[in-house]
Amino acid sequence: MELDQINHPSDIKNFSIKELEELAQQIRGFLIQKLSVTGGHLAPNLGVVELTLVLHYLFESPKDKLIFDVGHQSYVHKILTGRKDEFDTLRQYKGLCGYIKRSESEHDVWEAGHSSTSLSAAMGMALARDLKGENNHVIALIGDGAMTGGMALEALNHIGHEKKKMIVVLNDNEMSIAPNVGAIHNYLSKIRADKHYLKAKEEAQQLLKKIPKVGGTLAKSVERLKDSMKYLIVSGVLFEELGFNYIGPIDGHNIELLLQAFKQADKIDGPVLVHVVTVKGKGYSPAEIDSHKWHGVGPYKLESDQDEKQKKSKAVPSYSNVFSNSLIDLAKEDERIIGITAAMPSGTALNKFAHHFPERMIDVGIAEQHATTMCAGLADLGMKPVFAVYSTFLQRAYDQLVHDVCRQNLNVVFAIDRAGLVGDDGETHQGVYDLAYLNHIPNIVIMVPKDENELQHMVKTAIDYNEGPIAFRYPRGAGIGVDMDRQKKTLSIGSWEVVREGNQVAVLAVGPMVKLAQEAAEELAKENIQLEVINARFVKPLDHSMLQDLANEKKALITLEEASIKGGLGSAILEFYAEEEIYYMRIKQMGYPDYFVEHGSVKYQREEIGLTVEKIIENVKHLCNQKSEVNT
Ligand SMILES: Cc1ncc(C[n+]2csc(CCOP(=O)(O)OP(=O)(O)O)c2C)c(N)n1
Ligand SMILES: CC(=O)[C@@H](O)[C@H](O)COP(=O)(O)O
Ligand SMILES: [Mg+2]
Repeated sequence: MELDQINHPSDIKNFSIKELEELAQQIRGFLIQKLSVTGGHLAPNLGVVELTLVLHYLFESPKDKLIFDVGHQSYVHKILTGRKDEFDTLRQYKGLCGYIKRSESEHDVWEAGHSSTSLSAAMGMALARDLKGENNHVIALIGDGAMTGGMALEALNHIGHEKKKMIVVLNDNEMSIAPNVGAIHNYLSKIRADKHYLKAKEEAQQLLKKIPKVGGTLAKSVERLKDSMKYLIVSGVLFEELGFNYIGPIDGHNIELLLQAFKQADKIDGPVLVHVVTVKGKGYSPAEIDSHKWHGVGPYKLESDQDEKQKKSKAVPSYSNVFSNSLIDLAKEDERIIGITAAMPSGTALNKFAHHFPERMIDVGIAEQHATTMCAGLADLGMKPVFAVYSTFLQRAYDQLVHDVCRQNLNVVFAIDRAGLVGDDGETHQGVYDLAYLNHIPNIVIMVPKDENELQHMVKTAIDYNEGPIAFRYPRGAGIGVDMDRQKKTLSIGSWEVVREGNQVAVLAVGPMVKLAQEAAEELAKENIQLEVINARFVKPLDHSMLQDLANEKKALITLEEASIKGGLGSAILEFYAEEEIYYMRIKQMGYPDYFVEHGSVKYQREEIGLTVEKIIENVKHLCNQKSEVNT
């Protein structure tokens, strides 16, 4: 049967192993071709083709709950559950989501995007099943990278305690986005290195046969046997000790072995961990060779027609690269500086820092909570830890921010990347809550650069600041193309910048919104409306004197931020005037709304929520007209 005849998992239930293998190849070709146009998480999905096929072949989704950790590797699942014809819209506005999405299918039973939640969800579903007296399977598919996340370890601990029937599929491809790190990774490597495993097994069997009845060699033999037995049971002993039945390691591309393993797992009444070894990017050699680069990609030329060298355009540097290059410059003069990442070395560009200072860059795995408190420890003893982390992933470390860093007022620097709308990754990755979740915590300074040049000054400002925690947030992707000052400078904490003088109405903007406000001001000037534009580059502390001046001038204000309206810059300004008992100020807030904005281009997302030049102009005119009404 051809792929285009597959529209539901039931369509493959009577397949032979050979037919499943053929279908796997068709799915691989489909993914490679489709994603060459749309982009997406190619390598992760090529690695789980056979695994996903077998899970849908053996189990009855959606009655049996198939839970994908992160969900970036759920494209095969989507192909098998009736959505293959939507792949031309993958990760596009109003198109197919790149992660599990309940609204798309009854087979999508658990949404994610953030790592390491699958085991906790599985525990909940298994408990609910048993309490309701139902008998469905609960199967969680978690990668070796996601297994380094604290939540996963908390769940393992509890699952082993409850001993409810469930299957944890550990998809071990030795990769997080970058090569995986950590003691569990090292442990898995030992198991994966099957040469030891098989050799030890054979050795133990030989020894058992040859144990001499008496004599001196007995002690030696027993000694060697003990060592071998250690190897023999090394596979899975960690999980066995935690209360799981361990099956593996299984070749994750061998359908026959996978079927055997899961049939065996199905018979066990309790938690089972099936350790599956896969190749990230399997079946597409560029992705197999460099699965780090091919973890998440934009559109690409297929291998067959990649004859001409990809021309490197002289692009505007990304904010991430400006951050990392600035940190490298400063670290040359300041040995206190340590770069920390939670499994995102390339996304944050700290891999460049690591190239210069290999011993001063620490990748903790997918462990943002641990990273934050580890930074507190580093700062406590006089180091200058710089935690580069996506806004959305720093949400994981809220208590550590409050309890360990800010309350103790420790000199930790937070380089908050992907702040604002992120585009194709959608609502689970929008970096829009950092201003809100930081603003109310005492002791922290929050900065937002208007462009890549001001970012380099904020990196220096943060390193030079030793009064406690300090954060700066910057967007995904390229800067706006301004010239870079040759010298980095230290900004005065709490100082805003008037970018354009005006009257009647002032817009207080942060980050890339400053440029948007300037564009609106230029349009309004054509109608002789002079919009004042202020770069409110410190969200905490606010520039109180400038806010007082604006009140004295009785200007109407617009606050403009690519961050949640609730709790962001605008909220802080409203609170300021309330605290000062200045009640007459007219303030219009513009920002991210009180709902989740789904995947699509940043352009479409900004249009959806009204972060546009047109909307700014509309609001300015409204305030001008309103003002004239108020004065009459
Ligand atoms: C809390 C959190 N931190 C970081 C990420 C970014 N991230 C997405 S996928 C991934 C690696 C996952 O590795 P693994 O679970 O092994 O899956 P694979 O891609 O190897 O299939 C990371 C770090 C995330 N999604 N969530
Ligand atoms: C699945 C996941 O969370 C990451 O792969 C994320 O998509 C990376 O985002 P960037 O592409 O912005 O680095
Ligand atoms: Mg992995």
